[in-house]
This record gives sequence, C-alpha cells and structure tokens, in this order.
Amino acid sequence: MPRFAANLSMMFNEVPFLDRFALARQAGFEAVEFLFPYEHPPESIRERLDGCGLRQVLFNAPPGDWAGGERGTASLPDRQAEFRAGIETALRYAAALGCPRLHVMGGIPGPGQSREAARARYVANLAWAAERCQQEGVLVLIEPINRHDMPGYILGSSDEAAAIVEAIGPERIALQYDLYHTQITEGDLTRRAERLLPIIGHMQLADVPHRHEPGTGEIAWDYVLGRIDAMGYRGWIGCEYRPAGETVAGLGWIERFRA
Ligand SMILES: O=C(O)C(=O)[C@H](O)CO
Ligand SMILES: [Mg+2]
Repeated sequence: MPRFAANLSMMFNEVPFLDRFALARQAGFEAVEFLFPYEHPPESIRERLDGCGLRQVLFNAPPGDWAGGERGTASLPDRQAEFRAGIETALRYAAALGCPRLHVMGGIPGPGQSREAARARYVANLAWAAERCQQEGVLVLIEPINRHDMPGYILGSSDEAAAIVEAIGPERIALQYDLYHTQITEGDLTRRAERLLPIIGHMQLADVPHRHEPGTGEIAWDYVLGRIDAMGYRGWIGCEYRPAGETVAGLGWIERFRA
C-alpha cells in the first residue's frame, strides 16, 4: 500500500515547527516533508529527524519573497543569481537532512511580462538546477499548481510538466504529482497517473475543494489510492493538507491504507 509522509508545514500546526516531528512519529509516520526549513539551522532539523527515527523525503528550494506573494524565482527576470544561490542553500540542507528530492518552484511572472520569455527562463534555470542537484544526488521536482490557489503560476498542467521533464532529462528532473491540484485543474486522476508514472518522482494528496484530509471532499480515495498502488507506484505520498480540525483527530482515514 502507499507510503505516506506527513507534511509538517500543514499538519501538526498545533505545536511549533520543530516539535511537529515527534508528533508525526507518534502518529505512525516514518517520513516527513515540509515546504521551507530555512528559519532553522539544518543541524536542529537533523537532530529532530534522528531523535525520532524519521526520514526526510522532500522540501522546497527558497521561493523568493514568499510573504510578498512570490512563489519561486525560476521564471522571473533578473533573478538568476538569487535562484542559483537558493539552490546551493537547498543543497546544503539536503545533504544535512539526507533528503533526496527538492521541489523547485517556478514563480508567477508579472502581468507585463512575456509568458514565452518567462517559460524559456524557467526551463533554462531548471536545467541548470537539475544538473547541479544531480551532482549531489538530489532529484529536482516540478509541480503544476491550480489556478485558484496560485493564479498566474508558471506551471499549470501535467502535460507542460512532462514536456519539461522530457526536454531536461527524466534522470535529473521529475514530476511532483499532487492529486489535489490535478483534480482541480485536469481530473482523470488515475489514468493520468498511470500514463505519467515513469516520470513521477513524488506524490502529494489533499481532498478537493477545501484541501483537508481524505474523506472531506469529492475524491474517491479507496479507488484512487488502490489504483495508484496497483499500477506499481512505490514512492512517497505527502499528506499536504490542512487538517479540518485537530491533526491527530483527523487521521482516521489513513488506517485502512497503511501497509
Ligand atoms: O502547494 C503545493 O501543493 C506545494 O506542493 C508547494 O510546495 C507549495 O506551494
Ligand atoms: Mg503540492
């Protein structure tokens, strides 16, 4: 059955970030992911992982000015030096945490900017990042994000992502298949997953439309997770949802899917 990782940016928000690791372990998770670790020294995070016997399976490269609305810099003009420095920072964290995957966000080009030029920059920056990360044994991931949550985000569909992976090379860049975004944008969750399986490097889930835990919305999880298992996906599925109530109280859904 699928292997689930707790997303510590969204789950266990009842306690401060560094205390979420122990709660995730107590709740039965063997792995974690989160968005951005950069407010904490890598050693402090490593200590928490080791202290409770957890694996780090994913985190994000620095996204630019997140509080100011930026969602990555890879497609933005005049940001290449910052982008590359961010990848180097992320690689230091990846080495310290023993994390083999890095989600590199593309950004939201401004209204006056050419979409074509932004896309060309995005692909060129990703190609550089993918090669640099491959040297350190880290796989770069890209994720199409739905237009309601992130209007104008550079990567909107799984076919666009597949074309980028194909152009740069599936040995160094892969698709982060987030069932929540995919359901909103494109649907056809299981056939699409089966077709894209060779280039999927990580999955994430949340129910639609409220981005809460499975069972709170429109997705038929027994069917979808059963098919994902049957088609041979053996990677991690990050639980990237905002619990509807208290995190542990909302974890009942997971029991029937645990191996
Ligand atoms: O929003 C998501 O689904 C993600 O996975 C990103 O890492 C953060 O926006
Ligand atoms: Mg996601």
